[in-house]
Amino acid sequence: MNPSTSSVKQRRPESDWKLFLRLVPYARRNQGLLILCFVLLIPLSLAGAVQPLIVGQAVSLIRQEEVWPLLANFSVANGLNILSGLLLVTVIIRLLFVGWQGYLVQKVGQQMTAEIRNDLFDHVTSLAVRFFDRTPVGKLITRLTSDVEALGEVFSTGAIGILNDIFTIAVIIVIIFLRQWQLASLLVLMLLPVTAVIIYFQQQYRKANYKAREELSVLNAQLQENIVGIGVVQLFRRERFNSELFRNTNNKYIHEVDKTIFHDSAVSATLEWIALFAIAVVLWAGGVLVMREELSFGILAEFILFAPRLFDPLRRFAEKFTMLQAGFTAIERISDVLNEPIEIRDAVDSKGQLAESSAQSGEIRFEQVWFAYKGDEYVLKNLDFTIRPGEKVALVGPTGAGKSSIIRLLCRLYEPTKGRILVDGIDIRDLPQSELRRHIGVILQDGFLFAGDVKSNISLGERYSLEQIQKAAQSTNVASFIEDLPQGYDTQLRERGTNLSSGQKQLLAFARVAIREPKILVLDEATANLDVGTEVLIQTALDQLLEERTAIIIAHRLSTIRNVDRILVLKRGELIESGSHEELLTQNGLYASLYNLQALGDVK
Ligand SMILES: Nc1ncnc2c1ncn2[C@@H]1O[C@H](COP(=O)(O)OP(=O)(O)OP(=O)(O)O)[C@@H](O)[C@H]1O
Repeated sequence: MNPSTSSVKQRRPESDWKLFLRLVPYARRNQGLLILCFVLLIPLSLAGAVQPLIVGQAVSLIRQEEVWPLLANFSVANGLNILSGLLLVTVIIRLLFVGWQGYLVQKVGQQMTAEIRNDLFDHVTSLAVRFFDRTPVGKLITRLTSDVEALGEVFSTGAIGILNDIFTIAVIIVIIFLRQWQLASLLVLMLLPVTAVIIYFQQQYRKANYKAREELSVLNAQLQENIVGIGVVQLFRRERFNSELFRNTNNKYIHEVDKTIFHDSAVSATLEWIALFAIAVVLWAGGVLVMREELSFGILAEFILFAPRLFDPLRRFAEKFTMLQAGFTAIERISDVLNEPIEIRDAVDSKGQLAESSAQSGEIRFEQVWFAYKGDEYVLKNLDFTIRPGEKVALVGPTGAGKSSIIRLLCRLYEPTKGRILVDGIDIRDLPQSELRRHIGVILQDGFLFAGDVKSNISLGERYSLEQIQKAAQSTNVASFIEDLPQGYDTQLRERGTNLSSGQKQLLAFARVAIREPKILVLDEATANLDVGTEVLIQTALDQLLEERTAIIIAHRLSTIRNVDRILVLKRGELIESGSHEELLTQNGLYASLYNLQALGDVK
């Protein structure tokens, strides 16, 4: 079985009622409009329900049967005129109110959907990186788009319509019982098995729909993976293989969708004939009563009109019910995301405050830090070191030794499993995340760029003037590169910056960090993508930038870190050597052998 579906099955403890309550806050925010929608239901349903009564009165009038006292004093012709007028009034009321109410319902629905979408976005962007490690992007996108859309549909076309139908059914039931209880009982008795059938099919529909949505997520995840990795897909000629995989998932999806269609159609089919059947039953039973002179023709006519009016809302109700079920599936899936705890939160009393920039020192201390991405597979073991203010420290070690993990912990993208990390003597868990990240500037090997222009990719939503941006670019020696772009600082960059080379992206990342003037700088293979000429240029700028700042540098090319104050050597998550370049060379340990190997390679 697909692991995603099995995990979903375990996670279905939330009852429909609880799911429904999730929507209450959104409904509350749109209270006014919602109440108006409900109020409009009253004239709508009443106008619909009295129409058969009016027609019944007309029949009674013609057949000289008992009529409303109101009509008793009029001639047949005048009585018919009054009844036609009344019928016209009900028709006009319905016409006017159906349009108005329909508009309002759509409006409220869209507003609530938009609010849910916003909340989901905020929540998703606050989740810890750990969540994204285990959640494919395509799945999240499905939830943020088509699930929210399905929910929107419930609001805009379904939910209030269902209330309308229930209300209409209730009004009709009351009226028919007041008119003739035997025929009324007969109709209501017929409602019961039909309702049972609907409930059965809708439950089946719900299950099928949940699975279909899961398959859609898998489909989207696959699609997203293939689009993002299109380069690798084509280079390794995986098109056919991946198409096959995609086709399989697509088939599974269609198979599940087929099931939903079957259950949906089953409900419609059941209800299709039931209204006609109800008329037949009323005619038969009513005919018997009329012959026994226990029922007037007028009332029989009313019941013949009431029968479809009772079952039609039920049919509409059932049709919407499938949509409502789809909506419940959507809320369930949206709640899954909204219930995902925000693992890394600011402490409630984030009293910790780093000193203002002039006074802060930029000291970093790891105290017996252990860390595992999952379970107890520790990738960092008992790290215990202090980086003094202004010190430049390099992290060195074989691939997978845990260098980047140290950075992720320092920036609090993950939290240590054991031990603690202090910046300027304050546990980073006690610092507001925004403050921590303002003090640490990170330059990664693969800088991510957002769709927008160069300026906004440097300022990243903060209010820096163009002068400040230009100054930051100059200070990191990247100004000339930016000015060479077609529109300079206004050049539009595409999502993920695919119109820039990796090296160019990295150059922008330097300006992005420099403008923030962080006290601590982290460079993770930051110059790896640059050509030698550019690297020298950047290195000079970097030396300036690093002055008076604490720095952690990760570099595989050991020649680039020879001048740092201290080198920490890691092996399988453990700190095994520490000292200056010369000291480590004389120790003749892992560093020395790595360095000598590289030197050998360079000589070649
Ligand atoms: N998101 C993750 N989930 C699970 N394990 C991870 C994750 N990221 C890294 N690891 C594991 O943690 C270990 C350390 O990874 P890390 O990226 O810190 O190494 P590194 O020293 O920076 O390597 P490199 O020099 O290749 O960049 C590796 O064994 C890796 O498999």
